[in-house]
Amino acid sequence: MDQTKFYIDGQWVSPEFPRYIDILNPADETVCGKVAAGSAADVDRAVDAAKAALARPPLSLSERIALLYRIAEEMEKREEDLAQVITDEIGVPLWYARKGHAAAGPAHIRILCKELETFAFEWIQGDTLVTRVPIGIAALITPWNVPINQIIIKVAPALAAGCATILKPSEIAPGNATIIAEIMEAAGVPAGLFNLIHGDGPEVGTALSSHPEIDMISFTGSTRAGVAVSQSAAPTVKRVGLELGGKSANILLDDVDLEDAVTKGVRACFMNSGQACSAPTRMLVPHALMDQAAGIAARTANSLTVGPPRAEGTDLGPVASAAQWARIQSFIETGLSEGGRLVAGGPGLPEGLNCGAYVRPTVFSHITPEMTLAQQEIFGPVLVLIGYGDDDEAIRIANDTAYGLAAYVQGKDLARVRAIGRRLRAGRVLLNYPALDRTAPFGGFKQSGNGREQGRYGLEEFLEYSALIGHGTE
Ligand SMILES: NC(=O)c1ccc[n+]([C@@H]2O[C@H](COP(=O)([O-])OP(=O)(O)OC[C@H]3O[C@@H](n4cnc5c(N)ncnc54)[C@H](O)[C@@H]3O)[C@@H](O)[C@H]2O)c1
Repeated sequence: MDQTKFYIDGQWVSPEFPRYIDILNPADETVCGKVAAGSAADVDRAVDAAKAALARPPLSLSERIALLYRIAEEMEKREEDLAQVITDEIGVPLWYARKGHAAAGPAHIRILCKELETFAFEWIQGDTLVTRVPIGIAALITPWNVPINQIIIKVAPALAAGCATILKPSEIAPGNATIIAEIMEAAGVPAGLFNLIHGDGPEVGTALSSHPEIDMISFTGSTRAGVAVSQSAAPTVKRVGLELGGKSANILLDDVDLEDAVTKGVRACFMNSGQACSAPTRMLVPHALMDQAAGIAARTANSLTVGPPRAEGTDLGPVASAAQWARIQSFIETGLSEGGRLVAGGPGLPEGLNCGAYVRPTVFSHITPEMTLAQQEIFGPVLVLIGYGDDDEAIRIANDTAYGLAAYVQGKDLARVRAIGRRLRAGRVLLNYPALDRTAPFGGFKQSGNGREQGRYGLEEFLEYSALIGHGTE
């Protein structure tokens, strides 16, 4: 795959100033490719292409729906390529790269197409016509952890709204974005409506967020970078949609089937090697059940196989980079120094592995709410167990971090589970490990962000209201 070019105005073009970033395979620390790093000059080119595209007659709604279906079909044809590159670049086990990563894109697009069939883009209100029009040029900045999912839940609704897009994917996992650009080309996206520029945050990201002719930034990534994006976007008063970090609580009530709830909670926390923004990383258990829950959690963690992502039976591959590995190790050391009780895993490489960014599935019990491990996003396979007294205290602890992305409640008494769920300050509250719902809004409270993605909620992000007052009812 040639990643030395960008896709701008329907053409594969070289960067204005050649500069390249090595792509590292976290499983064996080898260089598995190189990607061009863009600059403000490339952003200007993409903005010009986007402006020209928006100046042409827009696609009708039915043309946009047909285009999205073609994109979904082209994505399905490239699913295996997408899965392979995800495994190389971020170390996700191949089975999960196929099922959890590559298959997500077409699924989101098909849901969006269904929503579009009934979505109201305009209506009469008294003497006024209220319309919902595309916001204009949308820059999309995405992370490496679930990269295909994050790209598609931005690109698809932006195109559905009628926007022109400029995508800057993560420089750590650029390959899937290059394939997605090939998919857009194969699906016949009109020139300039989808543009791809690779590069890093400080250079390309800042050029996008500060650009006066870009109308919106849709950003997914760390809270640190989300704040930087907001600051550099402020002088141009563009809309900024933020999907940021999380530290989601999983409340286990005292009537729960403990074996089942703890096992599922551990597995959910360690999915994608713990690199999921909405992972249930804080397990809240009644004090009286702490020792028992810790035993089950330790047993579950120890039963998981950490190994090469293409090996048969691997549950957890490496984390995405050496930097991420070092960060996680330092959190594990902090947990030990602050007095957390280590019941599984711990520092260093797992037994039998002597290179690669592999982390031992780690569980701390008897963590208290003010400890670092109870407050900060670790973004690796590290679960903490926190004890609580009654339901009110569980809710207080669950709500007591800077984040508010997701929360989970497990219990037999559905009325109690629901009542607790309503009191949790999180954008997604999952009751009794429900099935995946891609039509539900996805986004956070507090420092987890301010946007909503998926289905009709994602589409609304890319629309502006325009009121034609005095329009009349005809
Ligand atoms: N809420 C969500 O929907 C969601 C989903 C996935 C990941 N995340 C979060 O993403 C983070 C992990 O991803 P990451 O390590 O790639 O995050 P990151 O913030 O380091 O990078 C994300 C993207 O932002 C770019 N970037 C970095 N600094 C920038 C700047 N100053 N200006 C503009 N762009 C900049 C990067 O190049 C990358 O494309 C975690 O915190 C995770 O919780 C959130």
